Amino acid sequence: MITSMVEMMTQVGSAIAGLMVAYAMFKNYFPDEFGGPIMRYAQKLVSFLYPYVHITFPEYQGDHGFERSKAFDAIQRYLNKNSTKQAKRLQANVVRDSEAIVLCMADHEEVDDEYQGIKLRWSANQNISNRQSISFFPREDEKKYFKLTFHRRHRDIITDEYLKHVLDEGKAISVQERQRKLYTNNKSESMHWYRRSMWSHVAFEHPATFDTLAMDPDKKQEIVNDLINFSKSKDYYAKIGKAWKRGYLLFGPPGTGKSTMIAAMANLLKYDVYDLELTTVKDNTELRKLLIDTSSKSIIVIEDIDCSLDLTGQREKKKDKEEDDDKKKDEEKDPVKEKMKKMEQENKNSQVTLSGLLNFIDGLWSACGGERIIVFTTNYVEKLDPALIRRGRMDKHIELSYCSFEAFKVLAKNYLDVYSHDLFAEVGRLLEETSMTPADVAENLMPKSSGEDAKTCLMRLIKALEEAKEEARRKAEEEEKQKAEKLAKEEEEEREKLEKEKEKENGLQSSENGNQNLSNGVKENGEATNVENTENANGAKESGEPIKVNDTEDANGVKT
Ligand SMILES: Nc1ncnc2c1ncn2[C@@H]1O[C@H](COP(=O)(O)OP(=O)(O)OP(=O)(O)O)[C@@H](O)[C@H]1O
Ligand SMILES: [Mg+2]
Repeated sequence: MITSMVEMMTQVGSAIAGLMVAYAMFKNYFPDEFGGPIMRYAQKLVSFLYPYVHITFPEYQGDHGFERSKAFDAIQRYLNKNSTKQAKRLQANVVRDSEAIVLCMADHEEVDDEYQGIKLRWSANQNISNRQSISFFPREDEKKYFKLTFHRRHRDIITDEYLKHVLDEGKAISVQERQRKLYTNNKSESMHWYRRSMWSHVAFEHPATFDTLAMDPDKKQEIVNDLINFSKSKDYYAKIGKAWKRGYLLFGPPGTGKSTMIAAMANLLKYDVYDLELTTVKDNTELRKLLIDTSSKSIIVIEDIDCSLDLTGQREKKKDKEEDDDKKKDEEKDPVKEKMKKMEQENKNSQVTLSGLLNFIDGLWSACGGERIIVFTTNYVEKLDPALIRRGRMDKHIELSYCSFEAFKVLAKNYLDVYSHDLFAEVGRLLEETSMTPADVAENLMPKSSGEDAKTCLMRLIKALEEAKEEARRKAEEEEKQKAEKLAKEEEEEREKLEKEKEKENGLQSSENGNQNLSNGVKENGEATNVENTENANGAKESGEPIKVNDTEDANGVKT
């Protein structure tokens, strides 16, 4: 049916060409007054005989034809996916930003498409100019374009709906196939006027996926569902009046898979990753600029948020030396402060504040259209400012913890291709008794030479787990001992203190007695003295004779 249609169209086409020649001759011989009405009738005749509409989509557009048309790209992807199976002659193209070779129909090839029962035809064409010119731009002479042909009665539905459908699908395919990028922010000093972007990028090729991520399967599924739901919720976010963004906080000890999960997220959603190093950002203004410079469909990552920023929002570092010394002792014990201090020393001129970061997350951030995910990671969630991680900023908090038995099974599958083994039970028991990060489990499971089989690797893991358990026991014992020693020391100190206090009290009492004796004016030789003479303070009477006191405080008269 389509073939006969095409034949008919070809015939009609040549008839029209004949008509045009006739019209050109006619124009030469007849005055212009006759030309207008005759032309109108001729057009009516043409449209009566030839009811098809053409739309062309040139590869280059713009005033000078230098700008590559996005529509052309999208149509190319769309046709590649939907219609190239019909084409017999194909052309392999490496399209910019694509991970794979894209097959397109060759020039002058035609393919059919169908939309809501309407038949359409696409053809790839090329205009080759006859001009003998040398051009720097090859496209000046070769003008490629796609041509869409359809019946004029479908005009509305094609122009209103079908074209949008093609462009949307084409764009979605190019997002799926594009080469994704990992961006890192440039140090502000190394930025130059000629380098417009604040980010440098490399191809993002991290192999992690949620399949290879070792964690509790239910929790994993929940995260995957959450991400997919987010990526499909454009209309929903618009409806509820919320910016299309979502924040994730990943926390847990080192080596539990936080960075791996970010890579898995990017691979799942086919997003770019922007790895934001806060400590190289000069100030809040620069932070905002960096954000504006990110593209849609991206994950913005700030790793180790607790170390990147003074979370109290005060970055004043001119503290008293004494105060510093006082704190030193505490900081040595506190790994966050220790790490933060190191970072601060390295980046003395970073002025990003907590409020700057909060604005980054919800202020301007909301104004940027397009889907974006922001991920913070930290080893110490409890140290973070609650304002930073409240829902709405960090919508989902995900804890990555020590390796569970379920997580171990994923690692065994990844590293050894083993789904079950006699030694699994032993590993499961040991994992319950001791804490080991997935990174350590993975390291033990990885065959160290080509000859190592699953059993050897599992045995190595069991040995490592037993050692870890023993180490933990020793450590606990040591801690217990230290605690007991500390307690004993404290008790001893307390006792000594009490004793000292007692002694002091006694001493005080005896000196008080001395004073009283003195004030009672007792002489060793037993003679009563006149207390007015205080210099005879040591005078104490042993004879037991009553003493004569002039003073009114004689009530305490003590005999020794
Ligand atoms: N849950 C996991 N699943 C699979 N592999 C893991 C997992 N956790 C850790 N690994 C392995 O351990 C290595 C280190 O993990 P990763 O870098 O993701 O840890 P992290 O939590 O980001 O640590 P840090 O807090 O130090 O940044 C990874 O290369 C990965 O191979
Ligand atoms: Mg990490």
